[in-house]
Amino acid sequence: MNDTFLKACRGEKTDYTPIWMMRQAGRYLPEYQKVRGNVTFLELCKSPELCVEVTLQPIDILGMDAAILFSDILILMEAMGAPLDFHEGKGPIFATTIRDAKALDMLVIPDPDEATGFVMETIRLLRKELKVPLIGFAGAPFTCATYLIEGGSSKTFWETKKLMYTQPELFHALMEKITEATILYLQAQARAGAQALQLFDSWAGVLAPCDFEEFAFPYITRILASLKSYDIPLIYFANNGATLLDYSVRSGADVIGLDWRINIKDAIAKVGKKAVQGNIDPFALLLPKDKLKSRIQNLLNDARGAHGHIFNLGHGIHQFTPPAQAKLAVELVHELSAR
Ligand SMILES: Cc1c2[nH]c(c1CCC(=O)O)Cc1[nH]c(c(CCC(=O)O)c1C)Cc1[nH]c(c(CCC(=O)O)c1C)Cc1[nH]c(c(C)c1CCC(=O)O)C2
Repeated sequence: MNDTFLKACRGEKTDYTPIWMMRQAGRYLPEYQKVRGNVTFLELCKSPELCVEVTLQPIDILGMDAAILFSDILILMEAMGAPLDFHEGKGPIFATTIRDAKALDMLVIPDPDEATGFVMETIRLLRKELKVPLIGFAGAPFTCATYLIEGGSSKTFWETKKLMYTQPELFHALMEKITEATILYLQAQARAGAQALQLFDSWAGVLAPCDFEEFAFPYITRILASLKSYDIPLIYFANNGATLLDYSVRSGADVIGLDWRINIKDAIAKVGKKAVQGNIDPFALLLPKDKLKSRIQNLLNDARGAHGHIFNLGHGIHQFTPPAQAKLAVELVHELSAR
């Protein structure tokens, strides 16, 4: 059992710096494409055997030190009653949007073992196979809310901010509901065997700090507090979150995920006795070998003072990344950080 990742999360000494990559199971791998060629994305998410297969791919092929459950943050939104579809090239689409009290009333707080039993089954199956720790996850409430309110991805978040500013009670009521569902969902993942849990807040960075504090932060702290008793590392990743770092530190997370826009040394100076995860620009995987090597070396040097460092990208791996480059990065991190 390779528990380097868990040790780093706890700030313990490790033989080398562990690495995994956000969105490490996915379209950049031909092996994933092959599985995905026979099923839709949602069918894949709901088939535990196939989820196990694609979760294992980046471990077996690239040598990652942690596995992340193959699923999607929007699976829980669908289980709450929001009809979800994924369109090729367009990303997620919700047929109905949540912008008024009537739509909000239609959302339910599902029993995670019933409504998302396939996720829990995937976790149980993976734990029998894996020789590295398994990370479970959910979307942070604000990020999930943007998809429900906009009906999909957005560039401006016009509808989200309109609801937030003009109907704050309704916005908070939606956040409450997502938060309750997320707590039950992540607790079920921990019971099923997840050995760490990550909250993905992909869109936190579009909020002013004062709005983040009022509309997003209280829900994150509530979720993380509800998971403390499971005694597994909790990771909070706010994408584009350099301006929100103080909140991440106070969120209750054990590990602070960092995107690439902040120098990891500056972040470490602020997080105190917490581990950090990150934070190379995902596109830096395109660098030629010598440049990638010095880039990784510099990051490892900058992270030397960390109370635990898990090497990762600053956001998800891009779908056109050559797998050989991802593999090279894994090898370089292992080689250059060996103690
Ligand atoms: C915002 C968000 C989503 N999903 C997720 C986030 C947060 C992380 C981030 O910011 O990237 C999280 C996610 N999505 C997926 C995982 C699997 C585990 C992993 O390997 O990290 C995880 C952890 C699989 C996926 N989720 C999706 C795919 C591609 C689907 C396909 O095979 O066609 C995968 C492998 C689809 C997805 N899912 C989502 C979008 C916007 C899209 C379309 C854009 C895209 O395709 O990248 C919502």
